[in-house]
Amino acid sequence: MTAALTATPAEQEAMRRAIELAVTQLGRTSPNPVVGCVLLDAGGATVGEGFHRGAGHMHAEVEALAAAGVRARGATAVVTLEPCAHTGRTGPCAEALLAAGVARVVYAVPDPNPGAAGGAQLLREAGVEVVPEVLREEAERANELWLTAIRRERPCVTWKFGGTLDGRSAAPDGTSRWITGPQAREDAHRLRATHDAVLVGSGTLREDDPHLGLRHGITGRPPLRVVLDRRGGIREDARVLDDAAPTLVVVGESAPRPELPSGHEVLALPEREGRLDVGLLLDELYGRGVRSVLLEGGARLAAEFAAAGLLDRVVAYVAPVLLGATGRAVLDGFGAHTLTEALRLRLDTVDRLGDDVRLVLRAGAGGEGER
Ligand SMILES: Nc1nc(O)c(N)c(N[C@@H]2O[C@H](COP(=O)(O)O)[C@@H](O)[C@H]2O)n1
Repeated sequence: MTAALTATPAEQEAMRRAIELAVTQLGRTSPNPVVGCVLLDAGGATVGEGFHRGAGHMHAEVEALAAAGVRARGATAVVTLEPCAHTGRTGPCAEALLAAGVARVVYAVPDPNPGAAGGAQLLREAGVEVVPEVLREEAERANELWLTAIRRERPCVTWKFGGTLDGRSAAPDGTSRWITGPQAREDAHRLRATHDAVLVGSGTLREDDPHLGLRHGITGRPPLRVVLDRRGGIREDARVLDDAAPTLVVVGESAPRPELPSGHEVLALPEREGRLDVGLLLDELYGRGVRSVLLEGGARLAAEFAAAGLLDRVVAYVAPVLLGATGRAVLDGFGAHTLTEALRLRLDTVDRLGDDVRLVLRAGAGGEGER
């Protein structure tokens, strides 16, 4: 009995492949997760593979079943997320696996979406062997943005910055091009492509006139561009108002509503003590299907999310450069008075990119399944 609850080496290998398939779709599936599935026959050979391509498309299991055809009978399904039990935009995967005659199901992460969970139970009750939590940590990592969003019921927020070794993002005259090298800058574009929305504050909008689209030959679904423009002063010729992607311009309730070219939208939010409420903004974005937000500037915007306890991850590109105390701080407006008030992060990965170092860190209380 216990042996049936342990994945075989072939199933573990298949799970690695399923994770690989899932991550090819990062940034393309929201509001849905990335999911991969591999079907193995009794001898451990792959008879079908599938991955989820986005809301309204087949779930990974159904795509793998379609690829396997009659070879799915008696097979083992290896899937990165618990098969769903619900009828949403498509039918329940657990039922599809049963109908195809799958004998065993190995999955990595229980589905935290209460509306869709329950597939494992349904399969067990129908006599299918079910092996849960195989390579769960790796699969959690692949789906981290979506899992964090579903567990916290708001988009997962990542703060990305490039800075000097002494925590500066620009010299006092505003010059900042370039602190980090080309590899780090290209990597930051890849990071952007995996998020549903990119967000900048009014200072960055005014000073940098950012475009926030995908460059460096990086393809995919361009993220929604979100700019905080509390006073409604966005310029008509701002680069974010081109047609590369939609832009949401967020103004204060009492501000004039700017006229925008078609394809873009104004959202008015209440203000509190002269600031837009970033918690309300996240609720609004979640309601629109946004599951991940990348904070791209500036220092005060990041501080606001940090102070509100709304930072989930930090991706820091640190250059071997010193600007000293006159440089502009990467974080401005959030300050601990004593060490116990410091925001402590957990280091996840460290990678060298040319002469720079990329640090990926996690913040916030660990929820179920989080490392
Ligand atoms: N097991 C599984 N495989 C997939 O490929 C999936 N996309 C999901 N998604 C789960 O179902 C919900 C979305 O379903 P619909 O788009 O309504 O059909 C999603 O929230 C996950 O819980 N699961």
